[in-house]
Amino acid sequence: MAQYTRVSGSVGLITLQSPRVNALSAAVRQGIVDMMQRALSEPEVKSVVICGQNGIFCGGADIKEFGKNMSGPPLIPMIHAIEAASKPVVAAIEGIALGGGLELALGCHYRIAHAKARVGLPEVTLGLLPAAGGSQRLPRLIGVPAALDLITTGRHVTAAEALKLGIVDQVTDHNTVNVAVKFAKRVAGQSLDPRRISTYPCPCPSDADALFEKAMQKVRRAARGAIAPVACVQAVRAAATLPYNQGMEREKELMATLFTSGQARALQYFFFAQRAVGKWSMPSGARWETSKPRPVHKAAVIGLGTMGRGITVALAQAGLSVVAVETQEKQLMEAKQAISGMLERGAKRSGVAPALDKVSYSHNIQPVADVDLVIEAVFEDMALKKKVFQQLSAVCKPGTFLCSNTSGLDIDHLACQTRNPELVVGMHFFAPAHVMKLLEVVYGPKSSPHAVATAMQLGKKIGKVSVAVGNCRGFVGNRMLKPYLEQALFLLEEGATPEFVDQVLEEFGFAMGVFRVSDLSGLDVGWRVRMADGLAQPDPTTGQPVRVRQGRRYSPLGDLLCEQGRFGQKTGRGWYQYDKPGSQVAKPDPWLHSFLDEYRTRHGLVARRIDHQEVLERCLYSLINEGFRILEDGIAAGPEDIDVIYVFGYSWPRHRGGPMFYAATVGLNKVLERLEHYHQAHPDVPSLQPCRLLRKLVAGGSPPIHKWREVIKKVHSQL
Ligand SMILES: CCC[C@H](O)CC(=O)SCCNC(=O)CCNC(=O)[C@H](O)C(C)(C)COP(=O)([O-])OP(=O)([O-])OC[C@H]1O[C@@H](n2cnc3c(N)ncnc32)[C@H](O)[C@@H]1OP(=O)([O-])[O-]
Repeated sequence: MAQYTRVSGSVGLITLQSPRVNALSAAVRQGIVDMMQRALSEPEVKSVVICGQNGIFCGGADIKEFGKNMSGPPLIPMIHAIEAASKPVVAAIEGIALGGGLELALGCHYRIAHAKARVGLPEVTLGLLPAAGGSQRLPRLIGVPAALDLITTGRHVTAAEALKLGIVDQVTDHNTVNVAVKFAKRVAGQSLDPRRISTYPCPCPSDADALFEKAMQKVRRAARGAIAPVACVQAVRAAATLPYNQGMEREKELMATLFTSGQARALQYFFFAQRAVGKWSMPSGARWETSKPRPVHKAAVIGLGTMGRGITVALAQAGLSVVAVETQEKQLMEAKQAISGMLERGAKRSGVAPALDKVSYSHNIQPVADVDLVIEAVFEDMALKKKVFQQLSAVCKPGTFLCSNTSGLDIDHLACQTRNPELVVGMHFFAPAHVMKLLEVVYGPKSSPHAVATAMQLGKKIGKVSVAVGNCRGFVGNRMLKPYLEQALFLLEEGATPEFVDQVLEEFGFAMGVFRVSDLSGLDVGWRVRMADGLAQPDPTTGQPVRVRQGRRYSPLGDLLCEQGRFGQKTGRGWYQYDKPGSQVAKPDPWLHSFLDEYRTRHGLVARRIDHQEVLERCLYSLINEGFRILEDGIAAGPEDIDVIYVFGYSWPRHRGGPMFYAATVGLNKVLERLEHYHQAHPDVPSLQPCRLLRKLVAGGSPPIHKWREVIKKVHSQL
């Protein structure tokens, strides 16, 4: 809807009204069309201001309407009519002008923004392009290079940057609508010809071909296989090379292809999935609306290794006071230097003062006595963590939340060490913790809803996407990773090479294949865990068959590499070879190929030809099957939680929506059928055995993903 009022005698004020972000729904578009007609027909009205209610200009097209039958007036003619109006139209931008919202503003003759407003064309993040003239007007207004940057990344820019780029005409600290009304009065009667952006020539640099070629390479590298960024470059190219009307035709054609693509569906699903994870629930029935977070002003981090340092930086950058504790004096000094450096570099990037004074350092635990929340980030060792939790429980003031950054250990065991187990939750960060967006908030059977709400709220405050998950080995992300890694190793045993497996996964859209990632994160990490679990047996004379553990197929390949000191990039050798330790350029390693040949011969394995399909299906479907088990076990509340974890924490290609969405796209019956096929061929691999929930969903006719929660509820109620 849109409301019309006459203000200051001669200004028609049109206010968009559609909670929460004044998206351009059919009703809002109809309102704008009607109110513009009214403003233009009233002789007393000399100029028009468009604004949005509740301090938000407009969040763009209404994404909830996508895929439904189109109703109401279309956006493009509506914006053209505004641009062609005989009276000046001023956009008063408060809060945000995004996507269609900015396109609407670009159709206006003037734009006034509040200093705290942000503008942008984020359509690419939804698998689309700015198709209400944004791809044609923005390059005409700010030039090709800047428009390419904004349109292909979808990044939001501040009002200050928007002013510098020329997107807005004025920035104000005062009431934006009042300023816009005054401005509108002042420009009433002036010629509008120089203000119609569609009539501008597109300023294009002389080396346009090279510029577009470079932009194309950049977007292809940044999001492998994603089609929207490519279409965005093509649309801007049309702006630079074609007259406006033809450019608009090209924009329309490109949009038509994107709009019906699976990628746009996946990205729009993912947009709502990110919002859905904030509305968390626990099996106890506790929910986000009814569980109040407690304020956290002061926090502590225990253990200043890589993770502890990143967490300290993330907290301090969000304005919290942090007590950073490391018991080894030398490590403490090194950590202090590293944290200060990270804070300084971060501050330089964002043009603010570094939050150095937010962090105080200590080599003992006493100063944490008065903090509101502690995040333990010591070495991944249960005995050590238990000791830390006992100490924290004794030292901290009553009510302090005690959190562990464990990546998979049992939260309940830690809670049992404390006087108040209800205050204990997991906060599983991903490395580097000040950069990676994901946070798994892990609740144990005793964790209180307040503790979960507080950790979720803190996650939001420090800029993370937080997902509440139940307590089990590896939680959601690492638990699902296990069968994926396992399949990759089995494929090597059966004849594949690391290069081939990685190539298939990278073609699917992962930035790096499984073996390149292992080399990057260090093979020794998993090796130590397997040793602690009694899985990696360096001595094969223990009587246990080398390729069997606990009655299941096991591949010792990773352990054998570690025994040779091949820990990945840091040692210059792993699944690949590197020029020197620390180098990042992975090269195929002839040593590894002959090692694999010898290994197969030793174990009577005959290498066979493995194709793309098998690599993808075995790696991905075993991971997806574990995802269904996680849903069945109630560890994740819905498929959205898993998908958000995988996209933000494990670089699952976003344009494929996440593993559970991908399964729905492929077809659950196909996933089930292929898992059955592979399980028949490998009966000693339990992770290939299709789980109950998957069978149930297929038996129920493979309902769409938004209906899975109903089936999950039924499965739980039958247990
Ligand atoms: C021809 C067409 C061409 C055109 O170029 C295409 C487009 O414009 S494509 C569009 C280009 N625009 C974009 O890509 C902008 C997408 N939006 C955003 O990036 C953020 O929502 C925003 C920054 C605006 C606010 O962040 P925040 O303050 O953290 O708040 P929040 O995120 O929690 O959202 C609050 C509620 O609003 C909902 N909702 C939001 N936007 C839309 C929408 N467009 N539609 C419908 N609903 C929308 C959201 O789901 C949530 O609902 P609920 O039921 O309460 O969960």
